[in-house]
Amino acid sequence: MHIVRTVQAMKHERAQWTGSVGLIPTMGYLHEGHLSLVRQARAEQEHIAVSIFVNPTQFGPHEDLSSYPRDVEHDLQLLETLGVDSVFLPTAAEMYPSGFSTFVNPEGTVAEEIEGAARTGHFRGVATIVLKLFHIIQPQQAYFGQKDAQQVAIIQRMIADLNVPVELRVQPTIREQDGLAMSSRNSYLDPIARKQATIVYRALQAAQAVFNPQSPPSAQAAIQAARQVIASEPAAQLDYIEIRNPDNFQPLEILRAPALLLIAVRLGNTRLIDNFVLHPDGTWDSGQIQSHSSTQQ
Ligand SMILES: Nc1ncnc2c1ncn2[C@@H]1O[C@H](COP(=O)(O)OP(=O)(O)OP(=O)(O)O)[C@@H](O)[C@H]1O
Ligand SMILES: CC(C)(CO)[C@@H](O)C(=O)[O-]
Ligand code: BAL
Repeated sequence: MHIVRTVQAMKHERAQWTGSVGLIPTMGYLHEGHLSLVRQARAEQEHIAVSIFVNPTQFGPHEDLSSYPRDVEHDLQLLETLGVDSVFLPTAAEMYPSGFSTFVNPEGTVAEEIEGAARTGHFRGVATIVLKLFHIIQPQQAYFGQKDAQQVAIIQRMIADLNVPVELRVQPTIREQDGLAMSSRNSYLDPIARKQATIVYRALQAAQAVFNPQSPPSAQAAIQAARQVIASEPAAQLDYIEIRNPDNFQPLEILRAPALLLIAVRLGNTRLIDNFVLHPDGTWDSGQIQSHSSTQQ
């Protein structure tokens, strides 16, 4: 496995690859959610690159850029066992050299509402770094997690709008045994908050339980069911619970397919996001409970 730290060296490495190329962009502190993307990519591509870069431009001034968990040595050990060809590990100065001043600025409902409203400028940073990674590594396919559903919609939109020759392979949300979606930020939770965090999954389940394909309920009825669950945990503060069209993020009045149930909850200083998908064929994607022991650090 090659560890590549500069754009020039990564482009050189890429130029040697003649077969299919898959990219898995990450911010490191890897867990089974990330590793599921890597395994899928390994099964599908001749060459795979994982990027590890805590991208400063997607963090707001009062967010957790400086405290974001990092353990590159452990990440590299995990990636080595999965047969990754190259790990791209640039510095911030390498990606944003002096004078950098061009950004991809997603607009409209999908960029400006929900996570976009809660985290001003976040998707501008995400779209910019993802387009840079696509240009440097030139994958045919890139692997993203359903856990960050709005991020997926933003990148799909960017690919279509800017004619980017990359296909997204979106993979299910991997969950701990008790349903909590794996996330690097789960490491912020102390043991008490970690138990309380199951409220997020249980709230989504409560909203899902309201669904009836024969008689689709109002979105408000499902949202109300989720709100009641969140209200039962005094430590949890609901940021939002929303039901949206998965492609354009327009709000839905009726809970009918296709739909996305999106939630964000604060537990102390930790902000957790999660979602369930109701597919056009009426089936739900609520992710996968991790069956073997977690690599969560
Ligand atoms: N539980 C998960 N299941 C599947 N994919 C995931 C999961 N968690 C993260 N991913 C995906 O891994 C990629 C890298 O995400 P990132 O490094 O931000 O991890 P994260 O755990 O989501 O961190 P954060 O704490 O910032 O939410 C993204 O495409 C993200 O959607
Ligand atoms: C896609 C990404 C690696 C861009 O920094 C990040 O937003 C993430 O880890 O989901
Ligand atoms: N997984 C999304 C990256 C972020 O929260 O900044």
